Amino acid sequence: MGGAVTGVRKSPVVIIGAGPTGLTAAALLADHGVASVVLERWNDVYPQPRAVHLDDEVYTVLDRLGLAAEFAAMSRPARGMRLVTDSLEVIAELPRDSEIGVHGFPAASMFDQPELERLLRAAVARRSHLVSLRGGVEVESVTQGDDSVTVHATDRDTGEPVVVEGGYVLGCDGAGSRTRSAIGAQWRDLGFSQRWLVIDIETAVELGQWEGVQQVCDTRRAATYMRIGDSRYRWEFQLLDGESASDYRDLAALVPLLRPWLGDHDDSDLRLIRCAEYTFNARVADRWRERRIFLLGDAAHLTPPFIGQGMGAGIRDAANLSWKLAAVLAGGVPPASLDSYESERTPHVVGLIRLAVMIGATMTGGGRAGDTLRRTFAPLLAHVPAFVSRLTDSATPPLSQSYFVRRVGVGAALPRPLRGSIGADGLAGTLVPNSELPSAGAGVRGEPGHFTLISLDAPTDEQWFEIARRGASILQTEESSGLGEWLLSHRARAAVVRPDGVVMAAGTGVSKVYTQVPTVPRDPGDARLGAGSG
Ligand SMILES: O=C(O)CCc1cccc(O)c1
Repeated sequence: MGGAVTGVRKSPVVIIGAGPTGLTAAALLADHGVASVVLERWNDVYPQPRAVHLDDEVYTVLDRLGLAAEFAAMSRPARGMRLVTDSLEVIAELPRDSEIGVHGFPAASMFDQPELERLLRAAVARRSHLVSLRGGVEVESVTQGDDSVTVHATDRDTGEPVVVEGGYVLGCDGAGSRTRSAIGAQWRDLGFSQRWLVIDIETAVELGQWEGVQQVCDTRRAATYMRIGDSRYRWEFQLLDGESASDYRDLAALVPLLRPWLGDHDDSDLRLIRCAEYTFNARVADRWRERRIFLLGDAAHLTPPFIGQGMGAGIRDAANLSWKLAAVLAGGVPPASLDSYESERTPHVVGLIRLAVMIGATMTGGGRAGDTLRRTFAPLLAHVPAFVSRLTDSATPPLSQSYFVRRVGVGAALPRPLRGSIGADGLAGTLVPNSELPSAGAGVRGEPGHFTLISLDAPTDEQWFEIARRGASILQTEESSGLGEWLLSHRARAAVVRPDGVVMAAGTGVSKVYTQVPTVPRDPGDARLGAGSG
């Protein structure tokens, strides 16, 4: 550690980690008028590719940040997932129905993580009046007082101490999170740990493979193949006992593994971008919050990558928490409402991790007998609707009753409804489709970014005044619009939609739901350090 502390910087929110989760949180908070300081170990975007996939729900978050067009230009829609044999014969196919889903974007998109991070950094830079990104600092400790949290860090070049005091701290600092240690959270193991080799390759060669993810089910060595971009490919191979990445230092050593996809091409057509060993784990932190400190992304959960939902989970965390934090800082809702972050996000994250573990077990489990069983039973999986919809529709499941999900007209203890079931009330906790709004102009979509009352009927003057007083918008739409049809198909005529697109309450008319809109000033303006009590 270097010299004396020269000054303590203060900020309503301190974000530790400038990966996709931390950058998204910073940009979304800024859009709610909340300033943050982001502390990051590296000066620039971490150059190695890691995540490669996101779904249409996560895409809508990028859209809300104004990044949809740029992301479209750097990504590649994928056609779904196939379970295949070691000779790439198809055992089962889980297709993506069409390129464009209910949220207006491809249901599965492949991309290069450093490119996405550059996009997010640019989005943060456009919000530099509210976000200060400080790279090249190593966080040493995170300590919580009554009204604030102090983060002690060190400048990695000069050794100088860097101290930032925040009203809240978001630990987006990855699997080895110091923030997680600081709040004493422990991992809960969800029963999966395997060593894999992850290989990224650039080549102009057209491999002529199906444009989706291939999961090679082979108990001798399971593998994954996917195309990431025009000239970019990712392979993953299970490592055998006694093997490590050092056995696969160069293309010559890798080509025998890649051979089933390469046909006659040799390694002179390929450029190895990286080859690294990863241990794929399935874990969730036993708590995600300690008063003013929150865990997001890999700091809170780890998944094997077999359904491509790791990075998206962190972006979903940021989307869930950022507007709630802004609302608390603005004094609109009590700090206790922030408990809904963990209670809403945990079931979704755990559900997706379990699904990834199941795919991993399908690829690797059962020994040689497993290979035979798989050939027999895996094709049937593609005909089990619950399995297919769970996998091809990694959608946020209906969130159960919480501070920000209210089932009106029924008792508070309603059991979790089946998706899309039982009329208006079944909408609460689901995501609003990100439909185009013809009346608002081409390309304008329903995802609001702030509380919105969507209605088929005009509110009365009194209702209109009250909704506006509470800081929400009103969106009146026609029965024939996408949103109109969505409401009517659930026997609803009005819904209160949260800033993250989740339906807070729905009912047969404005009068049934408008009082559920919380009072959240649109622009917290002077959201002060430590507003609200922990
Ligand atoms: O959901 C899809 O269609 C793709 C799933 C996927 C994405 C990335 C890696 C992976 O192993 C599966």
